Amino acid sequence: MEEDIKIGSTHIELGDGSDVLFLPHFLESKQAWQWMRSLDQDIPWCRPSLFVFGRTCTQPRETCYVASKGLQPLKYSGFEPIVHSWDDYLPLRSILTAVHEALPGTIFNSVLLNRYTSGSDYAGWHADDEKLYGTSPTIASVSLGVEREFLIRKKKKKQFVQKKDYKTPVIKKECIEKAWSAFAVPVFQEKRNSLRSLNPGTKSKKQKIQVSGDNTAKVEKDSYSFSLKHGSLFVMRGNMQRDWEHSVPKRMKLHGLRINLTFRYVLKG
Ligand SMILES: O=C(O)CCC(=O)C(=O)O
Ligand SMILES: [Fe+2]
Repeated sequence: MEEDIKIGSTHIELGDGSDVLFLPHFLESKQAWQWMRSLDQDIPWCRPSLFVFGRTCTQPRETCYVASKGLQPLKYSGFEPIVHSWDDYLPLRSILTAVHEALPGTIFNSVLLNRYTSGSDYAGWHADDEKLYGTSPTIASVSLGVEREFLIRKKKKKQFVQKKDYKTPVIKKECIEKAWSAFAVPVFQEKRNSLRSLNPGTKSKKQKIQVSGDNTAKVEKDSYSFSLKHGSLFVMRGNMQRDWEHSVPKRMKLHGLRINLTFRYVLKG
């Protein structure tokens, strides 16, 4: 693994067994642009019809699914994507190898690709909590192209029962400066109402974090915003899919293509 992929990295413990890891310089930029061009041209992108809350709608981004053979089938919102082969899209193998090297101990056997043609394409609030991923999946997300905002927020209480041993999230010292100055913008409780109905253009304000004597920063935030830049790697781990949800909001004024790859481990069929 190249040592400089760790520069500016951020690790945030969110409490109750959830954490995120962000490596903004995961892929070398020029190489990442080449892979993006190749995927843009070669992948058989489609914009499927979904069945959500009793209505049929078109998925607000293009997609494609690549997975190893013999896995449980992926189905979401009434849609079962065709399973394509790793062998047909060479950059996927190279990126998968880089992800495995950066995250020792992980094994991914599928990747869901998303293509956002402009800021009007988006991903609504959801958790990747389908049964085929097991109870506490690690999901590794590689971003190519135009930088987009990625939001995470804790699910509403009725959606999960918080355990009694919940601890206030603690951020490690070495992550604090980078996290709060550049990437992770905590959104305070009083901002939640506006975040719940995020409209294009809504921004969260940067906030100061109090650093205590033991060099840890204590936060009690339940929403964060990250800027996923070209060549970055964002990892969700532990109970994230059970307790948190995430989204890529619309940004109507934004132009330019973004391709995102989420690597996942699917249980065998
Ligand atoms: O595009 C992204 O960054 C996230 C995509 C996502 O959440 C998903 O594919 O489940
Ligand atoms: Fe997701």
